[in-house]
Amino acid sequence: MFALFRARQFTEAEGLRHRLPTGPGASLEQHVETFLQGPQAEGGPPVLVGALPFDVRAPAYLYQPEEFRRGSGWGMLAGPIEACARAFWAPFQIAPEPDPESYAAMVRRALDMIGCNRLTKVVLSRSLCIRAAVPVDPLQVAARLARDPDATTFMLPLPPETCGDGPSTLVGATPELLVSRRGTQVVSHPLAGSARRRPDRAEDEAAAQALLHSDKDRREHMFVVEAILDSLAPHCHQLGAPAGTTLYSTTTMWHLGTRIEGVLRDDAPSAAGLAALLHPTPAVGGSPRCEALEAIRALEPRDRGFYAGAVGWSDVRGDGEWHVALRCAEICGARLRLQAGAGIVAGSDPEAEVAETRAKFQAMLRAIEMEQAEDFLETAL
Ligand SMILES: C=C(O[C@@H]1C=C(C(=O)O)C=C[C@H]1O)C(=O)O
Repeated sequence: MFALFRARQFTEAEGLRHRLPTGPGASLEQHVETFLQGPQAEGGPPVLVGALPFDVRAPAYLYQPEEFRRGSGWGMLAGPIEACARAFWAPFQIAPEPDPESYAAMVRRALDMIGCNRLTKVVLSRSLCIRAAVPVDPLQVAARLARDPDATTFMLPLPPETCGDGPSTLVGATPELLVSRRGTQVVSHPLAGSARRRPDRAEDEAAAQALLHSDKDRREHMFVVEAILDSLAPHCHQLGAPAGTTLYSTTTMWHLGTRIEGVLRDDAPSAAGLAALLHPTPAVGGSPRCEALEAIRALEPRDRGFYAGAVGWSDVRGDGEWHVALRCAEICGARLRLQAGAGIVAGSDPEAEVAETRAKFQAMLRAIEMEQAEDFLETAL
């Protein structure tokens, strides 16, 4: 099952008719177009759903489903949402990977690279590996994540080769829109610069205002906005950010966000082409792109897989929508891997980046009822 859900609007797909063969020799946009206009796609919905991995050299996982529908309401989450009152699973093992001290050391190494002018921004991530007492149902997790109206909940199967122990699913609730295309209208809503939400209202407001006026966070944010404007400009008649940079909140985080809107030229790429063009933005990679990706490969202990990639759909008309795969977990039976990252620029504080990544785990931890482990999180994660 594939599902995107936000504020009582859903996009869902069932079944797998054909997996898109991707490979060298053509761009993702060409692969998508050739497939959707070719004989193989006939008889099924004219759309591909799936995910792009963080590492653009790794294969995308896109497929034509048996059924595709969009509509209002809870969609396939309706049943699980009603059932949410019942008891959940008890977790029994949780381990950070790398541990917080090693993550802080990674951040210090990134700051050294920034100090030598090898790069200006890099996003470093870490994981939490959880082993639950019983297999975790991704649909139940999605239903709990969907309570946040300011994030897009997503759930999709990962390629069969992802997990040796059986099927695995990527589930999350992302606040960040990589790109959407409807006819000639294009929208991207990048976020960068973050602060944890606080239970006390005055403290929460103070955290938001501090973020809005933080020089470090504004610099971190502008790398992303400029990269997206530069990539989209050659394909647009009109392009701008009418509301400028504003605060954006989810249930657990504040962010700086800029909604970018444009009108595409007639020969502009399709939604899949635009996603491939923009990804990875400096919100998840860094700046300059090549140097940042090299630093991520050198510093992070393991491949990101589909975390910080893109999740979405593209249709035969070129319309579609792609979200940055954040605040998510890869679920395989009773095992979960949560991943979260933070942007490092000159002036970043390693301990603050540990705390920011810890805060970004909260949405998923709440969805699997692990927020009661908060004391443990403060000391060990
Ligand atoms: C990398 C993540 O988030 C990204 C990084 C942000 C930041 O550095 O402030 C903010 C939002 C996202 O673009 C994540 O949630 O894992």
